[in-house]
Amino acid sequence: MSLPQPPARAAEFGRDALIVCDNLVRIYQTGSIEVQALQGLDLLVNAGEMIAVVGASGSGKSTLLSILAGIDAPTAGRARVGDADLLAMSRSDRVRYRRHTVGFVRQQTASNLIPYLTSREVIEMPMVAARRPARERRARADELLAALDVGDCADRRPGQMSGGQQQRVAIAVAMANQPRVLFADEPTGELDTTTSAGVFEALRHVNREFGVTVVVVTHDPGVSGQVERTVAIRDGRTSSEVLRRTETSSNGDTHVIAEEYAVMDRAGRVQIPREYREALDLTRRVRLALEADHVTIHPDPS
Ligand SMILES: Nc1ncnc2c1ncn2[C@@H]1O[C@H](COP(=O)(O)OP(=O)(O)OP(=O)(O)O)[C@@H](O)[C@H]1O
Repeated sequence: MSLPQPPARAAEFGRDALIVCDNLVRIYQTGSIEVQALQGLDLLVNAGEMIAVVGASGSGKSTLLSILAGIDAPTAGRARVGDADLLAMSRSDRVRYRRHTVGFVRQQTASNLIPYLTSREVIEMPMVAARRPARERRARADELLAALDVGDCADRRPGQMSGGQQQRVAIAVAMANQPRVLFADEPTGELDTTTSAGVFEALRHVNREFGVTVVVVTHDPGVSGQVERTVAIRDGRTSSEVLRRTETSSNGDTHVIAEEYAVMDRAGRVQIPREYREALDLTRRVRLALEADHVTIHPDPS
């Protein structure tokens, strides 16, 4: 059998992606204890995508988001968002990046807003920092309040709004300076199911309406099940991805098809799920065979 020929020179990893994490490492040092929160994580996100990031507690989700949002700095590897190289940014580049390129929504509704400012005032704040003229600030705040369905909250302070309304205003604040990417870390974590669905719909709306790329960390399977791509992180690495697409059958019914993929790192390593390993008693040594369009893995007969 003749094998397909590899391309003459491999293109740069993620050349066309908006977000690129290549072998990303983040080590926290507390006294003599070292924690490897990210252990060589690879991730690509295209412009305009909306993805969910899931994983057990401590798997590295918040660390990843903090790095991509320019809040934390990686220890090694490569992280790029648009033209911004997150390992090589100066302090002033970082301020500009956080002000213009990305927006961030946190889990705690209270920490996204300021108790003594009205929604309109807090949405205008990032635009004041970016020195936008008053008329433009007002028009953008009105546009966002309407798009997020909180027009009636323009003159209210956080204490006068529900949790769901506060998170919608928080999304408006994050969108104020027209960022390319919106990061949300468990944005529905403090909300009940119905309110969560509304906030998640608001994220989908800004993704569609304003074309902003959205990366949302969530524990909620109801939330992760509604995006086209869910990336799972395990032990500081991307372990699997679920891709979803909608198909219409001949009688006009639509249904969502979800397919799970294992993620292969750049050295070619793939993690085989435990249930597969146990089902076929795959242990230390397996036999690989290259077929015309796939690879098979067999248990070691000996
Ligand atoms: N500032 C820090 N100093 C020391 N260790 C940290 C720090 N931040 C995170 N860690 C550790 O890094 C690992 C990854 O943490 P991270 O918060 O990214 O996980 P997570 O997946 O977001 O968890 P959760 O779902 O519980 O929020 C954990 O072992 C955590 O204890």
